[in-house]
Parts: sequence; structure tokens; C-alpha cells
Amino acid sequence: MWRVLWTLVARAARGPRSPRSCTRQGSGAPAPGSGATIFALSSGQGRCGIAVIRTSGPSSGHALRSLTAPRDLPPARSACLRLLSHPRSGEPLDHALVLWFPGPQSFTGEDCAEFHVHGGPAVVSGVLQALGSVPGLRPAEAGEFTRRAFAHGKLSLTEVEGLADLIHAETEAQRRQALRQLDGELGHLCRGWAKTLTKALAHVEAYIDFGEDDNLEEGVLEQADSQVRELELALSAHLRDARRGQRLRSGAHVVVAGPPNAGKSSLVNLLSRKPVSIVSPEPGTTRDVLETPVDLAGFPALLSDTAGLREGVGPVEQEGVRRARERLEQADLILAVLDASDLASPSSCNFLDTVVVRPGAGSPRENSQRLLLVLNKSDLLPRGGPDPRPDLPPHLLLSCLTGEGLNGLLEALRKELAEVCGDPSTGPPLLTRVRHQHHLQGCLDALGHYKQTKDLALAAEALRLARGHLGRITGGGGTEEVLDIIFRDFCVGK
Ligand SMILES: Nc1nc2c(ncn2[C@@H]2O[C@H](COP(=O)(O)OP(=O)(O)OP(=O)(O)O)[C@@H](O)[C@H]2O)c(=O)[nH]1
Repeated sequence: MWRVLWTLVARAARGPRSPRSCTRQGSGAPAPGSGATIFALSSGQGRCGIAVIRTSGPSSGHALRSLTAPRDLPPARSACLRLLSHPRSGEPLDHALVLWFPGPQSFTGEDCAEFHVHGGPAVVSGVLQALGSVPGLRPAEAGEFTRRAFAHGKLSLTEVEGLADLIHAETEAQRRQALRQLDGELGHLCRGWAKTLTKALAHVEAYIDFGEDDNLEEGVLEQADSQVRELELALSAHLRDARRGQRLRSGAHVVVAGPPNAGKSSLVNLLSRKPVSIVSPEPGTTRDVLETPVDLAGFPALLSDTAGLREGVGPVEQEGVRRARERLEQADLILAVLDASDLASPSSCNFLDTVVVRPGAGSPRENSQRLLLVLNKSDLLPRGGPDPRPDLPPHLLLSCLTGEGLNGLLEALRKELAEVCGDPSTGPPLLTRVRHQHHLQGCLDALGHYKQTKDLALAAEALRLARGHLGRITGGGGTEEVLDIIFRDFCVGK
């Protein structure tokens, strides 16, 4: 029995009948134009202490020897000081550290060389020109180094995405999430799921091929069913993550709302540490929605200042109020700001009723949205006096004028945003892209078909389809169409 099953597991893993394979693209899949040796500045543009120029491809060793004196290759993966000069004119260019990474033990899997030169623009352009004069070398396209690493099986597609996110990470939380993905956590999870599917498929195929065979143990199909059920639960849990990983990549929508003159613009300026909005004692100063990207307690956010919500105003302010309500509907987190010294005014009461306390029909606030209530201008309350409205939902006292209460607000924001975006330091890795979600849903749908059909051949096909979806998350066959989109995110030299 076990020999039979083992053969079938191996066969299911190979997927002989599968139209698609779930293995990731390995060394057999050449990157576009991978015969050429490419070169590019891989560190940032502009004047700097050290600039790193690198090459990848079969002529890397030749390029290194052409530019350096002495002309022998340095030991693999050891930094050596060399004089660089132009291979044609012999003109000295710089004293540089050079490194030699013979493939396949390199970032791209090909022969690679690195030149760590002094970061002046003339040195950098001189070395780039010198490399361009070496036969067989050409400048790299955006993302071409990483694309070659993917093509040579050095990185899975999810790891490539993690690398792109790491390069673009602007906040601590984004960096953590990107690093986890680059370390292969999401890919590992998907490969684990794919392995479960392979086992289930092997069981189904065993039943198809040996159903009547005495050698086959009882309950083979039941085992496959229970594996599918377990997988369904795991996938559903991940799909329920409410797009937190994606929010962490793109930033949560945090909308500052409240009645006029409560100090909303003052708070936006305080949190963004720049004068985004005009602050004035005149109620109704902010008319339009003003957006600014900010790092809020380590999380990325798009902070929106909005017009004060009140009735009976002129047409321009009315339009501002309409836009504010519209923006409130899109918020992941609402920062509701009230003037602590003016809580009994009609506009404060109306805002509390419609947005904070009793959101319901006609309210711009969705019940699923998170809300932080801030009572601003606490400096106008008697010092050390009682809470002005203990009956209100949990709230924070703040003074934008003195900064008192700001640390408490930042801590509360950190907790709220960890709910909205997920905490990248703990828990399972999050789905960071729409395509992850799409393929996970596709996998789940295929498992649904598996459960519905009575035909075992169709059931096996549904499992192969489900496994194909998982494979495409990490970069299996059929992902060609997404590669251009993903690699477009990279800069030249990466
Ligand atoms: N005393 C005190 N005044 C504040 C505080 N925060 C803001 N203000 C003042 O309150 C007034 C209104 O502030 P804004 O930030 O423009 O208020 P807003 O809610 O954006 O106002 P609108 O544009 O009318 O909606 C200004 O004169 C601010 O200087 C605070 O913490 N304490």
C-alpha cells in the first residue's frame, strides 16, 4: 500500500496530467535577453561617499579584468583594492574595492562583479562609460538584476515582491512586512499548502487507479476530504485578513473629521510635522479635502484634513461638507476631533450623534470603521479638573497648542493602525497584493468544486487547478503576464 501511495505522491508532485505545474520557475527559464552582460549603478543617484556599480552575465569576469590592474580576478567574494582604468584609453578612473561573485553563488545566479567606487558623479559616469566600452556589455533595464535572480530560481515571485517592498518601505511596519516576505515566509506558507494538496491528489489518484485493489487501505478518499477541509479553513482565515497586508503597503486612510474650529487642521499639521493646512480662528477655514502621506507611529497613512461638519452654510462650504462626508465613508480610521471646551455647541452635539455615538442610517460612518475620539484644546479646561464628558465613548484629551496628550494619542494610533494594517512583527505572513488574494480565492473556489463533484476524475482536476493557483503566487507557470508589472516597480540597478 505505502509503495503505491508513495509512487502516487511522487507522480502527483510531478503533475503528469496537470496542464500547469506548481514548481517555481527555475534555471530553465531564461530572463529576457539573459545572454548579455548587464551593468548599472546600484546605489542611489547623486553625490555620495561610495557608489556601487555592478554587472551580471557571462562577461562579468572579462569586464572586471578589463578595468582593473592587476588584471587577475580577485578571490571569490573577497573585497580587493584595485586601480580602475578605461580599457581603451588606459586613463585612470579611481581606486576602488572590487568583488567577484562567480555564478551560481551570486544574487542573480550568473557571474557578477561589483565596483565600489568613490561616489562623485564624474567617477560614476567614467566607470559606467568604461564598462559600456567592453564588448558584450550593455546597460541594465529597470529591475533586470532581480528578474535574472527570479529566472535562475534564486528568488520566488513573493520574495521578489518582498524585495520591491523593502526598497520602497518608508515606515518601520512596512520594512518588517517586506523583510518577512523577502525571507520567504509567504512563499513557504503557500508551498506548505501546495504540499497538502499534492497529498490529497495522490489519495484521489490512488483511488482512481487502485480503487478495487486489495492493497489500498480503507478511507483513502476520506483522508483527501479531510486534508481539503483543513486547507479550506486555513485559506479562508487568510482571506478574512481584511486586506491588512495591502493596506500596510499602500497606507491606511486616516480621516480627521469634526465640527468647525475644533482644531482638525492643527492636528493634521502636528501629526505630519509640516504646515499642510491653514489654521485660523475663523470657523469654516478648511473647505476642501487636504491629503498628506505620513508615518503615524511607524505605520504608513494617508492623512486627510476635512471641512468642519455643520449645517446651514453657503454653497462653497456645503460642497466642502459633502466632500468631507464622502471621505469619511472611505476611511479606515476616523480621528474624530472635538473642542473640549465647546462640547455643548449644536455642531459638536450633531457630530457626536451622527458620527461618534450612534452611527446608523444617514451617518457617513460605517460600523466596521475604527474611530478614535479626541477632545482637543484641553489647555482651555481647568488644570487637573474632571473629565469634561465621562459619558462619552473612550476618548483622549489633547492640546495641539501645548502638545500635551500627543504621546498618548500616538500610542493609541499605533494600536488602531496595527488592527487596520496588521502587526507585521507577529502572526502569519499577510497577503500583500491583490494577486495573492485573487489566487487564494481561485484555490478556494477550486476546492469548492472538488467537494461538489461526484466524479473522481473531475475532483482530481479541481485539486490540480487549486494547486496551480497556489503555484502562481510563488511564481509557477502562467505568471508571465504579471512579471512585467512586478518588475516595473524596481529601479535600474536592482
Ligand atoms: N487653545 C487652543 N487652541 C487651539 C488648539 N488647537 C487649535 N486651536 C486653535 O483653534 C482654532 C481653529 O483651529 P483649526 O486647526 O483651524 O481648526 P479646524 O477644526 O481645522 O477648523 P475649520 O477649518 O473651521 O474646520 C485656531 O485658532 C487654532 O489656533 C488647542 O489645542 N488649544
